Amino acid sequence: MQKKILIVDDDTSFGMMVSGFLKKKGHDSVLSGNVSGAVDHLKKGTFDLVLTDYRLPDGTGMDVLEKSKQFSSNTPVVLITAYSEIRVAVDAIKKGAYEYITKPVNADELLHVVTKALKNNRKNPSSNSEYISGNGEEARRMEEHIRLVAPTEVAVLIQGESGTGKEYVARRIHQLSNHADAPFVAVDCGALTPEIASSELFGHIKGSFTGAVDNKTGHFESVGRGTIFLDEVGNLSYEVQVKLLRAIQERKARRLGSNTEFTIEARIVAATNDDLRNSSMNGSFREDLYHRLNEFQISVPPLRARRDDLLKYANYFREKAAAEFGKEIEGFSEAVLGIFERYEWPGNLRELRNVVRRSVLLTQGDFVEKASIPPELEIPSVKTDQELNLSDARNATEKQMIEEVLVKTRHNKSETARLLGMDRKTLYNKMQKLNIDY
Ligand SMILES: Nc1ncnc2c1ncn2[C@@H]1O[C@H](COP(=O)(O)OP(=O)(O)OP(=O)(O)O)[C@@H](O)[C@H]1O
Repeated sequence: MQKKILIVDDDTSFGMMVSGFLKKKGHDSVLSGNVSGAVDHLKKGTFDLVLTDYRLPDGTGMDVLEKSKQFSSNTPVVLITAYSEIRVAVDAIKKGAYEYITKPVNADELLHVVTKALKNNRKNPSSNSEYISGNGEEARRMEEHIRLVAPTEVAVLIQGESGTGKEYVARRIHQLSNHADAPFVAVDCGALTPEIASSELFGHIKGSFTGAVDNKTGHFESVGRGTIFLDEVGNLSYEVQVKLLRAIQERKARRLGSNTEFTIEARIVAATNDDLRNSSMNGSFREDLYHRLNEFQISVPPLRARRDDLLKYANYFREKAAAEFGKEIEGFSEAVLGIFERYEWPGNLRELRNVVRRSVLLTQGDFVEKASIPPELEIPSVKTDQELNLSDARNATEKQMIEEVLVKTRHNKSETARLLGMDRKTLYNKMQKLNIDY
């Protein structure tokens, strides 16, 4: 079936090229060169996919993501960024983007991501995706916890940075539980606007609010006695938190506008990448709900803390990509392995998978060489490279801090300068000196 894709990029020739490429694959696309144009398109009609560049003349791809979620929360959004902005990509995923692609865009990679996004408009791993467990001590402990808690009815809260594999852990718990013969439903709470969250979770009946043109079954009802995975649960609005708490306590809920209750039989697994305990203490997340969801906590370690597992995952992703693209690649060169080991991997397993997949696409010989991986991975890491002298170390730390704050403030320089306790001019000078390209 022909799909409708919105491409947002101020580089018209690139936009036209992508659009032509998608047309050949039978898809129809609309082009916009800026955020406001994209918003006009999003208001007018629903798209099956939004593909947006990060830097746009009147804003960023994050603005496009936010607007797209507002108008049609199910439409997958793919962000195109430079590798130097990988933290932005990680942030975008947290905010509900489907996937990111790094520049220079590779046609095969683009097609792969587009096809996948159009097939399932959530970042759901397909049910046959293999779960790989790590060998390191931390990974083993986590595995043991999963095995212990899976067959019980205890509510599990999975905590970990974006891309560490929280959804994979949730699926694993489901597969090892007494609910395994029923469905696993993942709900990305981060992508739900407060208006629709309640009806997505609990359903509604026709006419219960403007726009409720049909009856809708919510996830809690449709999942039956399966597992419901509430990803980014910290993002639910206060009102929905109240409903969720009641649903968990009473094991009953109602569709919006209905008088009849249905029973909740599902196993509930939730995940968060913020410190939900903190949010519950400062009042942004209900403490009672936090305790209900957190009967048992599983922490998924970031990739930089599981160096023992890195090679195993890198090889797994390499073999998978090679099979997918019909290539035979024996391994990684020593230089590449060294770079992988020193790099911080802010995007965790998702970033490793994407880097490896692209490198496999680009590799001509038997081994993945340095030329096929993004040069940005080579930035010496402050923590691991002891040969750095003091001034380099200071610069690197300063650079990292400025970049982190820039991402937080969405590149608002005045706000960044304020947060860092310096004036705008000093910030600009530092950015220039440290080669921060925003
Ligand atoms: N145990 C695993 N085995 C194989 N691949 C994995 C595993 N864990 C994670 N991955 C890979 O990493 C990607 C990201 O994992 P996942 O979506 O579970 O992360 P997440 O922590 O839920 O991320 P987010 O917080 O951004 O939603 C997966 O799509 C998969 O490719």
